[in-house]
Amino acid sequence: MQIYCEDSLLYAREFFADWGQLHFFSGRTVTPSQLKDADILLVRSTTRVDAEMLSHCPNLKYVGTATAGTNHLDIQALKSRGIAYGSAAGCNAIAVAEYVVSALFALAQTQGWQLLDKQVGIVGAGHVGSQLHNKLSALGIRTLLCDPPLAAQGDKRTIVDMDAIMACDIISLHVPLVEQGPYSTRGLFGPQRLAQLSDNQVLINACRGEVVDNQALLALYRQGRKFTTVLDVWENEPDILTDLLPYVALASAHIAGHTLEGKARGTWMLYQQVGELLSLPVELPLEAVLPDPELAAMTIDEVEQAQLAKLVFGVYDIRQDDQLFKTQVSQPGQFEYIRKHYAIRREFAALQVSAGNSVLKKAICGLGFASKAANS
Ligand SMILES: NC(=O)C1=CN([C@@H]2O[C@H](COP(=O)(O)OP(=O)(O)OC[C@H]3O[C@@H](n4cnc5c(N)ncnc54)[C@H](O)[C@@H]3O)[C@@H](O)[C@H]2O)C=CC1
Ligand SMILES: O=C(O)C(=O)[C@H](O)COP(=O)(O)O
Repeated sequence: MQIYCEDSLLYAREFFADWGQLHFFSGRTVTPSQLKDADILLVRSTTRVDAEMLSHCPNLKYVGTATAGTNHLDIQALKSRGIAYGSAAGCNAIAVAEYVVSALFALAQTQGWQLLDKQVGIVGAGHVGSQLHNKLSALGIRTLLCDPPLAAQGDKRTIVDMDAIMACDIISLHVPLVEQGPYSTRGLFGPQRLAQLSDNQVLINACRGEVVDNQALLALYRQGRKFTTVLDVWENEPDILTDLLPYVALASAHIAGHTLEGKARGTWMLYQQVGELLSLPVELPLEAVLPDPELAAMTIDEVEQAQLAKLVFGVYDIRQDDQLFKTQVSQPGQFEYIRKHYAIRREFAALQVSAGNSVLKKAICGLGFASKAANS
């Protein structure tokens, strides 16, 4: 079996090498003719799988993306060719939620906030939005969820509309890129909605760049608007609007989902899918490939913002990503380079925390850290 795999799939060899001959390619530069022998095609978000590409691959039985987003796959074309396909829904939801948590603690320090005074509006209450809601709720931070498609499907949670979201102190976007239809998200934050943001509001985009109109954002900043933005994703990646950089409080190279666990889980989910499709033995558990974390255990004795910030930054400090991005990304090729050479980042669960009492323990575990037994 010929398995063609984008070179950014973490642990592809460990999961797939026993099942066939593995061939690696580079996502942005791959040409359809390179994939002509593929039985199985495994990608991440940087490989576009469209009708033209599929027309060169007569043997294809399965296309899988080890990512949550699927907007780089032409689902119609896959269906009409009768090719099975799959994604890794939820694989990196913890990673993105922790990216946002780190952003909030970083902004709280620079802007002198108490996070408990803030209300966070979460747009998109799927895997990422729900993780974020759970983590913030564990700390007592108020959140609102907006997800009209889920509301229409009868989701039992309280779902608000965009007007309520626009009144929140912090707005965090976690929707897929949807091009058309009643729930289209392209330009969800276009010139009008962006202009409604007041100078003390925060907009976070860690979903897809095209959900926020970057030119409109730049125009508002150039007019002197002072609202805060955190951008992990950009329109037209990798050729992004670098003029925006000086105005963005925290900026990064589409790495919100790039924890070791998130990437490994994505590949492992495709391993499960291919195994099931082709009745192959699925024997390797995810834990078998993950290295032990090198993080020391930490202790906390109070639910106090500065102590919590130390824990969060001990695992992931978004300010380091921001600094690297802003100093390097304007040079040619650096957006992709930063992504490809991203440092190893673990999830909060990799850090064992000793908490002073049961209330604290609940908050810490709710945020995602592992709890260290008092006598160990
Ligand atoms: N920056 C990064 O590294 C990452 C980005 N992403 C992006 O984040 C998106 C969300 O990820 P998940 O939560 O895992 O996906 P998901 O599919 O579990 O959740 C998305 C939610 O958005 C809702 N939604 C769709 N249209 C909406 C609209 N117009 N208004 C409000 N809600 C709407 C859906 O009903 C769904 O509940 C992905 O599609 C992907 O594009 C995901 C992971 C990593
Ligand atoms: O899962 C998604 O959707 C993402 O955006 C990924 O975290 C980023 O995927 P790659 O660009 O690294 O394939």
